[in-house]
Amino acid sequence: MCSHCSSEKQNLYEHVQEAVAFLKNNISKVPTVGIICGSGLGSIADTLINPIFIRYEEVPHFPVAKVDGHEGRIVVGELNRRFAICMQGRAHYHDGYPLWKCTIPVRVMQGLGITHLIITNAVGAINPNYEVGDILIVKDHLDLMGLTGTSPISGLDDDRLGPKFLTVTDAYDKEMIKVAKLTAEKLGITDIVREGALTCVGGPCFETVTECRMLRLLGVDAVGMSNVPEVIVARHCGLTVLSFCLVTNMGNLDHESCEAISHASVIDVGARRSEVIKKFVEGIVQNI
Ligand SMILES: O=P(O)(O)O[C@H]1O[C@H](CO)[C@@H](O)[C@H]1O
Ligand code: HPA
Repeated sequence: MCSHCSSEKQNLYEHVQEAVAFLKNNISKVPTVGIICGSGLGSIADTLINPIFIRYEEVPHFPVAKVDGHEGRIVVGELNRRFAICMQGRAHYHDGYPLWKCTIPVRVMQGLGITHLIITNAVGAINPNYEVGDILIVKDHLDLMGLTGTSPISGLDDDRLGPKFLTVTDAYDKEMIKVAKLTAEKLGITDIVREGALTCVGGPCFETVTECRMLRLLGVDAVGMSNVPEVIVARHCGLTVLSFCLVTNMGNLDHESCEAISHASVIDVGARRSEVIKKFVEGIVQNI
Protein backbone atom coordinates (compact mmCIF):
# COMPACT_ATOMS: atom_id res chain seq x y z
CA MET A 1 0.00 0.00 0.00
CA CYS A 2 1.32 3.51 -0.79
CA SER A 3 2.09 5.73 2.20
CA HIS A 4 -0.76 8.10 1.25
CA CYS A 5 -3.29 5.22 1.25
CA SER A 6 -2.05 3.85 4.57
CA SER A 7 -2.36 7.24 6.30
CA GLU A 8 -5.84 7.61 4.78
CA LYS A 9 -6.74 4.20 6.15
CA GLN A 10 -5.41 5.06 9.60
CA ASN A 11 -7.61 8.16 9.61
CA LEU A 12 -10.69 6.43 8.23
CA TYR A 13 -12.90 7.22 11.24
CA GLU A 14 -12.02 10.95 11.14
CA HIS A 15 -12.50 11.05 7.36
CA VAL A 16 -15.94 9.45 7.64
CA GLN A 17 -16.86 12.06 10.27
CA GLU A 18 -15.71 14.85 7.95
CA ALA A 19 -17.87 13.51 5.12
CA VAL A 20 -20.83 13.15 7.50
CA ALA A 21 -20.40 16.73 8.74
CA PHE A 22 -20.24 18.03 5.17
CA LEU A 23 -23.43 16.22 4.19
CA LYS A 24 -25.29 17.26 7.36
CA ASN A 25 -24.66 20.86 6.29
CA ASN A 26 -26.27 20.12 2.92
CA ILE A 27 -29.18 17.89 3.96
CA SER A 28 -32.15 19.19 5.93
CA LYS A 29 -33.39 15.92 7.49
CA VAL A 30 -31.98 12.69 8.90
CA PRO A 31 -32.25 9.84 6.37
CA THR A 32 -33.38 6.50 7.79
CA VAL A 33 -33.01 4.32 4.69
CA GLY A 34 -30.03 4.03 2.37
CA ILE A 35 -29.90 2.55 -1.12
CA ILE A 36 -26.86 1.72 -3.26
CA CYS A 37 -27.64 1.48 -6.99
CA GLY A 38 -25.71 -0.98 -9.12
CA SER A 39 -24.79 -0.83 -12.82
CA GLY A 40 -27.81 0.21 -14.85
CA LEU A 41 -29.92 0.53 -11.68
CA GLY A 42 -29.44 4.25 -11.07
CA SER A 43 -33.08 4.94 -11.93
CA ILE A 44 -34.01 3.72 -8.44
CA ALA A 45 -33.02 7.24 -7.36
CA ASP A 46 -35.79 8.65 -9.60
CA THR A 47 -38.31 7.41 -7.01
CA LEU A 48 -37.15 10.04 -4.51
CA ILE A 49 -39.45 13.05 -4.21
CA ASN A 50 -38.02 16.61 -3.90
CA PRO A 51 -34.51 15.32 -4.53
CA ILE A 52 -31.28 17.07 -3.63
CA PHE A 53 -28.18 16.02 -5.63
CA ILE A 54 -24.61 16.07 -4.37
CA ARG A 55 -21.78 14.83 -6.57
CA TYR A 56 -19.31 12.40 -5.02
CA GLU A 57 -16.40 14.70 -5.96
CA GLU A 58 -17.81 17.35 -3.61
CA VAL A 59 -17.85 15.11 -0.55
CA PRO A 60 -14.56 14.94 1.41
CA HIS A 61 -12.81 11.54 1.16
CA PHE A 62 -15.55 9.99 -0.98
CA PRO A 63 -14.40 7.47 -3.63
CA VAL A 64 -15.54 8.57 -7.07
CA ALA A 65 -17.45 6.19 -9.34
CA LYS A 66 -15.61 5.56 -12.61
CA VAL A 67 -17.83 3.13 -14.53
CA ASP A 68 -20.42 4.02 -17.21
CA GLY A 69 -23.94 3.74 -15.88
CA HIS A 70 -22.83 5.04 -12.47
CA GLU A 71 -23.91 8.66 -12.20
CA GLY A 72 -21.62 9.28 -9.24
CA ARG A 73 -23.91 11.36 -7.09
CA ILE A 74 -25.85 11.22 -3.85
CA VAL A 75 -29.59 11.75 -4.10
CA VAL A 76 -31.61 12.48 -0.97
CA GLY A 77 -35.37 12.83 -0.82
CA GLU A 78 -38.68 11.43 0.36
CA LEU A 79 -39.55 7.84 -0.45
CA ASN A 80 -42.85 6.52 0.84
CA ARG A 81 -42.98 8.92 3.79
CA ARG A 82 -39.38 8.10 4.71
CA PHE A 83 -36.36 10.28 4.12
CA ALA A 84 -33.93 8.24 2.02
CA ILE A 85 -30.38 8.59 0.77
CA CYS A 86 -29.41 6.96 -2.47
CA MET A 87 -25.93 6.33 -3.86
CA GLN A 88 -26.44 6.61 -7.61
CA GLY A 89 -23.41 4.54 -8.52
CA ARG A 90 -20.47 3.14 -6.62
CA ALA A 91 -16.69 2.85 -6.67
CA HIS A 92 -15.36 -0.66 -7.29
CA TYR A 93 -12.18 -2.52 -6.39
CA HIS A 94 -11.46 -2.79 -10.13
CA ASP A 95 -11.57 1.03 -10.34
CA GLY A 96 -8.34 0.92 -8.33
CA TYR A 97 -9.70 1.60 -4.85
CA PRO A 98 -9.00 -0.61 -1.84
CA LEU A 99 -12.18 -2.13 -0.41
CA TRP A 100 -12.11 -0.05 2.81
CA LYS A 101 -12.27 3.02 0.52
CA CYS A 102 -14.97 1.65 -1.83
CA THR A 103 -17.17 1.17 1.23
CA ILE A 104 -16.80 4.66 2.77
CA PRO A 105 -20.32 5.61 1.51
CA VAL A 106 -21.79 2.85 3.71
CA ARG A 107 -20.09 4.25 6.82
CA VAL A 108 -21.11 7.79 5.89
CA MET A 109 -24.77 6.83 5.45
CA GLN A 110 -24.66 5.13 8.85
CA GLY A 111 -23.10 8.27 10.34
CA LEU A 112 -25.94 10.33 8.87
CA GLY A 113 -28.51 8.20 10.66
CA ILE A 114 -29.74 5.39 8.40
CA THR A 115 -30.73 2.14 10.09
CA HIS A 116 -31.58 0.09 6.98
CA LEU A 117 -29.51 -0.31 3.83
CA ILE A 118 -30.62 -1.79 0.50
CA ILE A 119 -27.63 -2.80 -1.64
CA THR A 120 -28.10 -3.64 -5.32
CA ASN A 121 -25.82 -4.73 -8.13
CA ALA A 122 -25.67 -6.36 -11.53
CA VAL A 123 -24.58 -10.00 -11.63
CA GLY A 124 -23.95 -12.94 -13.88
CA ALA A 125 -25.98 -16.06 -13.07
CA ILE A 126 -24.03 -19.14 -12.12
CA ASN A 127 -27.19 -21.09 -11.30
CA PRO A 128 -28.28 -22.39 -14.72
CA ASN A 129 -31.95 -22.24 -13.70
CA TYR A 130 -31.83 -18.46 -13.44
CA GLU A 131 -32.68 -16.19 -16.36
CA VAL A 132 -31.53 -12.78 -17.52
CA GLY A 133 -33.80 -10.19 -15.90
CA ASP A 134 -34.31 -12.20 -12.70
CA ILE A 135 -34.02 -10.47 -9.33
CA LEU A 136 -31.90 -12.39 -6.84
CA ILE A 137 -32.54 -11.73 -3.14
CA VAL A 138 -29.25 -12.57 -1.45
CA LYS A 139 -29.49 -14.86 1.58
CA ASP A 140 -25.79 -15.69 1.94
CA HIS A 141 -22.45 -14.97 0.32
CA LEU A 142 -19.12 -16.52 -0.51
CA ASP A 143 -16.59 -13.82 0.32
CA LEU A 144 -13.88 -14.97 -2.07
CA MET A 145 -11.96 -11.71 -1.68
CA GLY A 146 -12.07 -11.87 2.11
CA LEU A 147 -11.17 -15.56 2.14
CA THR A 148 -8.07 -14.76 0.12
CA GLY A 149 -7.03 -11.82 2.30
CA THR A 150 -8.81 -8.78 0.89
CA SER A 151 -11.53 -7.83 3.34
CA PRO A 152 -12.89 -4.27 3.64
CA ILE A 153 -12.49 -4.52 7.43
CA SER A 154 -9.00 -6.00 7.69
CA GLY A 155 -6.30 -3.90 9.31
CA LEU A 156 -8.61 -1.12 10.47
CA ASP A 157 -7.69 -1.54 14.14
CA ASP A 158 -10.17 1.09 15.32
CA ASP A 159 -13.05 0.06 17.61
CA ARG A 160 -14.94 3.23 16.64
CA LEU A 161 -15.42 1.74 13.16
CA GLY A 162 -16.54 -1.68 14.39
CA PRO A 163 -15.21 -4.88 15.93
CA LYS A 164 -12.00 -6.58 14.83
CA PHE A 165 -13.79 -9.89 14.18
CA LEU A 166 -17.26 -10.03 12.72
CA THR A 167 -20.00 -12.64 12.42
CA VAL A 168 -21.71 -12.42 9.05
CA THR A 169 -23.80 -15.60 9.10
CA ASP A 170 -26.73 -13.34 10.01
CA ALA A 171 -25.81 -10.51 7.62
CA TYR A 172 -28.88 -10.83 5.40
CA ASP A 173 -31.73 -9.73 7.63
CA LYS A 174 -34.55 -12.28 7.64
CA GLU A 175 -37.27 -9.65 8.22
CA MET A 176 -36.02 -7.59 5.28
CA ILE A 177 -36.01 -10.72 3.09
CA LYS A 178 -39.58 -11.43 4.19
CA VAL A 179 -40.61 -7.88 3.26
CA ALA A 180 -38.90 -8.22 -0.14
CA LYS A 181 -40.68 -11.49 -0.86
CA LEU A 182 -44.06 -10.08 0.23
CA THR A 183 -43.45 -7.07 -2.01
CA ALA A 184 -42.72 -9.41 -4.92
CA GLU A 185 -46.00 -11.21 -4.23
CA LYS A 186 -47.95 -7.93 -4.14
CA LEU A 187 -46.36 -6.85 -7.42
CA GLY A 188 -47.05 -10.24 -9.02
CA ILE A 189 -43.39 -10.80 -9.89
CA THR A 190 -42.56 -13.94 -7.87
CA ASP A 191 -41.77 -15.77 -11.14
CA ILE A 192 -38.69 -13.57 -11.62
CA VAL A 193 -37.58 -13.38 -7.97
CA ARG A 194 -35.01 -15.89 -6.67
CA GLU A 195 -33.22 -16.35 -3.37
CA GLY A 196 -29.63 -17.53 -3.28
CA ALA A 197 -25.94 -17.01 -2.62
CA LEU A 198 -23.77 -14.30 -4.17
CA THR A 199 -20.04 -14.05 -4.59
CA CYS A 200 -17.95 -11.00 -5.36
CA VAL A 201 -14.80 -11.18 -7.46
CA GLY A 202 -12.23 -8.44 -8.04
CA GLY A 203 -12.89 -8.13 -11.77
CA PRO A 204 -12.73 -6.38 -14.14
CA CYS A 205 -12.57 -9.47 -16.38
CA PHE A 206 -15.85 -11.30 -16.73
CA GLU A 207 -15.37 -14.91 -15.67
CA THR A 208 -14.09 -17.63 -17.96
CA VAL A 209 -15.94 -20.93 -18.41
CA THR A 210 -13.53 -22.62 -16.00
CA GLU A 211 -14.04 -19.88 -13.41
CA CYS A 212 -17.83 -20.11 -13.70
CA ARG A 213 -17.65 -23.88 -13.32
CA MET A 214 -15.49 -23.46 -10.20
CA LEU A 215 -18.01 -20.99 -8.74
CA ARG A 216 -20.83 -23.44 -9.45
CA LEU A 217 -18.91 -26.17 -7.62
CA LEU A 218 -18.46 -23.78 -4.71
CA GLY A 219 -22.23 -23.43 -4.42
CA VAL A 220 -22.91 -19.86 -5.45
CA ASP A 221 -25.86 -18.78 -7.57
CA ALA A 222 -24.47 -15.54 -8.96
CA VAL A 223 -21.26 -13.58 -9.36
CA GLY A 224 -20.67 -9.85 -9.29
CA MET A 225 -17.88 -7.36 -8.61
CA SER A 226 -19.45 -5.53 -5.66
CA ASN A 227 -22.17 -5.73 -3.01
CA VAL A 228 -20.57 -8.31 -0.65
CA PRO A 229 -17.90 -5.87 0.70
CA GLU A 230 -20.64 -3.28 1.31
CA VAL A 231 -22.74 -5.85 3.16
CA ILE A 232 -19.75 -6.68 5.38
CA VAL A 233 -19.10 -3.03 6.18
CA ALA A 234 -22.80 -2.36 6.77
CA ARG A 235 -22.84 -5.15 9.35
CA HIS A 236 -19.52 -3.90 10.76
CA CYS A 237 -21.21 -0.60 11.58
CA GLY A 238 -24.47 -2.16 12.76
CA LEU A 239 -26.87 -1.62 9.85
CA THR A 240 -29.78 -3.87 8.91
CA VAL A 241 -29.20 -5.07 5.36
CA LEU A 242 -31.15 -6.21 2.34
CA SER A 243 -29.13 -7.14 -0.72
CA PHE A 244 -30.56 -7.93 -4.11
CA CYS A 245 -29.08 -8.33 -7.58
CA LEU A 246 -30.32 -8.05 -11.12
CA VAL A 247 -29.20 -10.95 -13.31
CA THR A 248 -27.90 -9.13 -16.37
CA ASN A 249 -26.27 -12.11 -18.06
CA MET A 250 -25.71 -15.80 -17.69
CA GLY A 251 -22.28 -16.92 -16.54
CA ASN A 252 -20.59 -19.01 -19.21
CA LEU A 253 -20.64 -22.62 -17.99
CA ASP A 254 -20.02 -24.21 -21.36
CA HIS A 255 -17.33 -23.60 -24.00
CA GLU A 256 -19.67 -24.52 -26.85
CA SER A 257 -22.43 -22.02 -26.00
CA CYS A 258 -20.06 -19.39 -24.55
CA GLU A 259 -21.28 -15.81 -25.15
CA ALA A 260 -19.35 -12.55 -24.87
CA ILE A 261 -20.55 -10.34 -22.01
CA SER A 262 -20.35 -6.56 -22.35
CA HIS A 263 -20.83 -3.77 -19.85
CA ALA A 264 -23.18 -2.11 -22.37
CA SER A 265 -25.50 -5.14 -22.31
CA VAL A 266 -25.36 -5.18 -18.49
CA ILE A 267 -26.59 -1.58 -18.44
CA ASP A 268 -29.20 -2.32 -21.09
CA VAL A 269 -30.76 -5.12 -19.00
CA GLY A 270 -30.88 -2.73 -16.04
CA ALA A 271 -32.68 -0.12 -18.13
CA ARG A 272 -35.20 -2.68 -19.38
CA ARG A 273 -35.99 -3.80 -15.82
CA SER A 274 -35.99 -0.30 -14.32
CA GLU A 275 -39.78 0.08 -13.82
CA VAL A 276 -40.05 -3.25 -11.98
CA ILE A 277 -36.98 -2.55 -9.86
CA LYS A 278 -38.27 0.90 -8.89
CA LYS A 279 -41.64 -0.54 -7.78
CA PHE A 280 -39.82 -3.33 -5.91
CA VAL A 281 -37.69 -0.86 -3.95
CA GLU A 282 -40.65 1.46 -3.26
CA GLY A 283 -42.69 -1.48 -1.94
CA ILE A 284 -39.85 -2.67 0.28
CA VAL A 285 -39.24 0.78 1.75
CA GLN A 286 -42.96 1.15 2.46
CA ASN A 287 -42.88 -1.95 4.63
CA ILE A 288 -39.67 -1.67 6.64
O1 LIG B 1 -21.52 -4.13 -9.25
P1 LIG B 1 -22.15 -3.10 -10.11
O2 LIG B 1 -21.88 -1.73 -9.61
O3 LIG B 1 -23.60 -3.38 -10.37
O4 LIG B 1 -21.39 -3.19 -11.52
C1 LIG B 1 -21.24 -4.41 -12.25
O5 LIG B 1 -21.25 -4.04 -13.59
C2 LIG B 1 -19.92 -3.98 -14.11
C3 LIG B 1 -19.77 -4.99 -15.19
O6 LIG B 1 -20.66 -4.74 -16.23
C4 LIG B 1 -18.99 -4.28 -12.95
O7 LIG B 1 -18.53 -3.09 -12.39
C5 LIG B 1 -19.87 -5.03 -12.02
O8 LIG B 1 -19.43 -4.89 -10.70
O1 HPA C 1 -21.01 -11.95 -15.23
C1 HPA C 1 -20.66 -11.08 -14.40
N1 HPA C 1 -19.57 -11.27 -13.60
C2 HPA C 1 -19.17 -10.35 -12.69
N2 HPA C 1 -19.79 -9.19 -12.54
C3 HPA C 1 -20.85 -8.94 -13.31
N3 HPA C 1 -21.65 -7.86 -13.34
C4 HPA C 1 -22.58 -8.08 -14.27
N4 HPA C 1 -22.39 -9.28 -14.86
C5 HPA C 1 -21.33 -9.85 -14.26
